[in-house]
Amino acid sequence: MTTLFISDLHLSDEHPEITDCFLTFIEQEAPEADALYILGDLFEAWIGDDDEAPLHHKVKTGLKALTNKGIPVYFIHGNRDFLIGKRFAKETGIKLLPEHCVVNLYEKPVLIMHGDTLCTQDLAYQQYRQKVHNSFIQWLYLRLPLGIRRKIGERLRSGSKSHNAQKSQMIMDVEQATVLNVMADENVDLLIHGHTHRPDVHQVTVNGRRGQRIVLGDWYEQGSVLVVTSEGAELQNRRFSE
Ligand SMILES: O=C(CCCCNC(=O)Nc1ccc(S(=O)(=O)N2CCN(c3cc(Cl)cc(C(F)(F)F)c3)CC2)cc1)NO
Ligand SMILES: [Mn+2]
Repeated sequence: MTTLFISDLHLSDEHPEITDCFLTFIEQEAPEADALYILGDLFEAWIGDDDEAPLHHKVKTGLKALTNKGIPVYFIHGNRDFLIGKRFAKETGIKLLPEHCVVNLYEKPVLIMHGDTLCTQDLAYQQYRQKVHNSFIQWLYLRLPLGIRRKIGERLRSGSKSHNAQKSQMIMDVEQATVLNVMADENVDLLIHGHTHRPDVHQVTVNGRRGQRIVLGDWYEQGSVLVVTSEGAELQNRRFSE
């Protein structure tokens, strides 16, 4: 009885070692789980479900094979792959969740999210996020020819540092007050998120009750999986194959 959580793989053609580790994980480990939650930034970039790159085909095939085995796979958008949509969900059998979602994990309510909405001190990012999450802007962008969308994507990505440069110090950490507010609002003792690339289990006190905030790790140097059972949760690493 285990539920698995991953995020921040940032899959791209530049890092086949991460893609290989992920495909091994969904072929060999995830089929034994009760469910798999992917909490955003599965891909380094996503300019629309109609972008049929070989990497996307590989990942979609792997996810479809997993959901075809009856393993539920849930996805919350990250700041990079926020345009993953219904077509991707249909092709893979995954279920798209809203940006903040309370799930029942072994009789315990757990708040899950990508984590970028917790970085409330990063005003520039929050302003950008508001714009690109506007449904009209998304409708307009997705109607552009793929080549134009690709160019805009490349320009935006070169602005927000290269893969390696965007180490954890490049991404602001969460604001504690925001964490406590959102956990109190949702009345949960457990929050699981990614995005900051600072994997850890933090003890927090919410409404006078002891709680935890668990941060998932990125997959830049090794796989990072949170394994949750009815007994508890453990952050584990998965080595890349040589
Ligand atoms: O965490 C932090 C900061 C962390 C870093 C935040 N930066 C970050 O996420 N960058 C980023 C994310 C995705 C991509 S992309 O290539 O996948 N792609 C670009 C074009 N996208 C677009 C969509 C729409 Cl609707 C509308 C437009 C518009 F209007 F510009 F044309 C563009 C779709 C997505 C490129 C860069 N602070 O706390
Ligand atoms: Mn992120």
